[in-house]
Amino acid sequence: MSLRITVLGRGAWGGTLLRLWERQGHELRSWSRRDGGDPAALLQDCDLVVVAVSMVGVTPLGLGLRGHWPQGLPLLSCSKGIDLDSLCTASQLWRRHLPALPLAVLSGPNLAEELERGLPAASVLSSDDPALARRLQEQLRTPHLRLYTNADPIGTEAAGALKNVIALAAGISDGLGLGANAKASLLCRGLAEIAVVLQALGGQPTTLYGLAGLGDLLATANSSLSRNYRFGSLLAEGCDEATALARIGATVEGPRTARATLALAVREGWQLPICGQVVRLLAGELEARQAVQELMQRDLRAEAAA
Ligand SMILES: NC(=O)C1=CN([C@@H]2O[C@H](COP(=O)(O)OP(=O)(O)OC[C@H]3O[C@@H](n4cnc5c(N)ncnc54)[C@H](O)[C@@H]3O)[C@@H](O)[C@H]2O)C=CC1
Ligand SMILES: O=C(CO)COP(=O)(O)O
Repeated sequence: MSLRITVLGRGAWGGTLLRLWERQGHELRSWSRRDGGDPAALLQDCDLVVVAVSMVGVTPLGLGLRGHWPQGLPLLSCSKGIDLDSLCTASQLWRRHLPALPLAVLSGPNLAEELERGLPAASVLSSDDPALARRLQEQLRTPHLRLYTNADPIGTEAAGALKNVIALAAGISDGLGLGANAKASLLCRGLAEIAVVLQALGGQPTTLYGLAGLGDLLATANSSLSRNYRFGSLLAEGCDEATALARIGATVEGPRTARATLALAVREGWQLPICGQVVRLLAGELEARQAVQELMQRDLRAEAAA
């Protein structure tokens, strides 16, 4: 069945999804901040709204759409990160602005450029409403994008947000030439930090090892197509945050998510050593090699602890 889909945010990811679904015969409309105009005008006569703005865009968009949302219209959130002002995930922000919204999340190892080239990928559609997740799974799958479902949106978002911080650290590790042992150790210990956040926010352990968790971590931490990974390599070369962001020239969610996660960790008493060192490095408090050295010299502990 052909859907009338409105995509809000036509950057790399929104643009790729738009073209994928247009090729499937769906009817697409889109809005981007650059266009100006009122996104609320695109909510009428449509079956689904897909939001693919960066995390900083979620609150302004939510404020603009409040009061205009047609009852029962579902929203599919594709933004990955933790908002630095509110310390919320995208779906938590959407719930604040539009409490009765039928809501789902799309997350997984989905480097836009690979999908754009027609390469195969899988992703997870997550919603508290299993019927909505199953319906969107059926309607939005394409020959190149295989969709799974889960009922753990907060765990799915926590995993999708935190993998960017660990991918950034992986870019640093590779940029410093630390080798395969260091990279594998970093990814395992990074996964343990993702687990701390995911479980504390109420996510399910199985999500950690699914597409949005381990799956996206492997894709993002091993590909120079990832902006977060490239950003980490630039830090390893000695660039400061502003220079590295300017060189990439697109959304890099890791730095703000690292700061937001650390703020949550301080408030809640979580141990997140890798995330903590990423934030100190971003603040210019230490150099990349020193950050690694300090991680290596932490007090010894059991593997099950973060
Ligand atoms: N590029 C990729 O491979 C993937 C990206 N994502 C996620 O999708 C989100 C968007 O990423 P990209 O499209 O890659 O970034 P991008 O840099 O290509 O585009 C960002 C989009 O957000 C919009 N935006 C930024 N600030 C805004 C504001 N204040 N108000 C309204 N709109 C605003 C921009 O206008 C643009 O449409 C991010 O959260 C990213 O983590 C998720 C899966 C894959
Ligand atoms: O989330 C992504 C792939 O799944 C995109 O990663 P980057 O934002 O690091 O490019």
